[in-house]
Amino acid sequence: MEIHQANGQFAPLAGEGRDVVLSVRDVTVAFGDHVVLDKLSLDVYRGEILGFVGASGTGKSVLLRTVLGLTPKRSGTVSIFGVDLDHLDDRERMVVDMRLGVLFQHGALFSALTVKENVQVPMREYLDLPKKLMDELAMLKIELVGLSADAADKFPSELSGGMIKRAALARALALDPDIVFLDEPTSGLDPIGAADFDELVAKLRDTMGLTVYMVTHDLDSLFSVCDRIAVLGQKKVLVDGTIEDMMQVEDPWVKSYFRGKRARQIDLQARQGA
Ligand SMILES: Nc1ncnc2c1ncn2[C@@H]1O[C@H](COP(=O)(O)OP(=O)(O)OP(=O)(O)O)[C@@H](O)[C@H]1O
Repeated sequence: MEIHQANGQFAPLAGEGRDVVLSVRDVTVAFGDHVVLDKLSLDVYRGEILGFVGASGTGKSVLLRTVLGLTPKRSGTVSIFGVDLDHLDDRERMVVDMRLGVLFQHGALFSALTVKENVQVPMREYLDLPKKLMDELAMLKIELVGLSADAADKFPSELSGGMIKRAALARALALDPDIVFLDEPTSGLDPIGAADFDELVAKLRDTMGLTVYMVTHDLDSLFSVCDRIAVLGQKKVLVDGTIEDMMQVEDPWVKSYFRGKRARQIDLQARQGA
């Protein structure tokens, strides 16, 4: 696979000839007569961090849920690792699901379970492993996301917001997925916590070759770790490309988002830091 240097780290090139891990083709999703996505298409490439943005209520969560098979589509196809998800039986679907990790918007840890037990939920669901091995694997994931070993026996109510996000990420990584879906992972974190989380995501991509699909409103994340950005608008992917590409787009929402005052400040900081 070809690689180039992005954000000071090695990342695969976006574009033609790359390995597509997720392919959405002409997907339409509607609730009654409210069409949310209309013949939307999108490719996600192996090893990239894709930032998925769009105004509130445009359907980012609906698309994520559709890709995961949680919301039904009216038409179109969703293929993961080249396999059309509509053509899988339950066992085949389970094999695909095991290769996907998901961090939902509000962390969604089970409050009655400790961090370690939360991380073990997917292991219990999909694997049949002895307790000792599950404990060892959970501790590895907890360490991987930068939590200390003593966080393992804490309950979610005893954790800070940043620790909850990390614990939820550890759970998303429990089965060593190829692709992780992160729904607004830095929302609710202070800027330093958010930057640390972004750094962690980039590190995991670099060390594990993870593909990351990140729904986000966080301009810092888009500027600092995303290799490519896709913008949802008018019920489709309006535009996709690098952050530099986004700066050239004349669509009013894209323009105000990527060339507004806040974006200009972040861009300036990024250039000064480069
Ligand atoms: N189960 C549902 N039944 C009916 N309408 C729904 C359902 N789920 C989502 N919608 C509608 O679909 C549209 C898109 O919602 P969605 O949550 O995907 O937006 P979003 O882009 O993720 O927004 P935000 O950035 O605010 O999280 C909204 O109009 C929402 O009301």
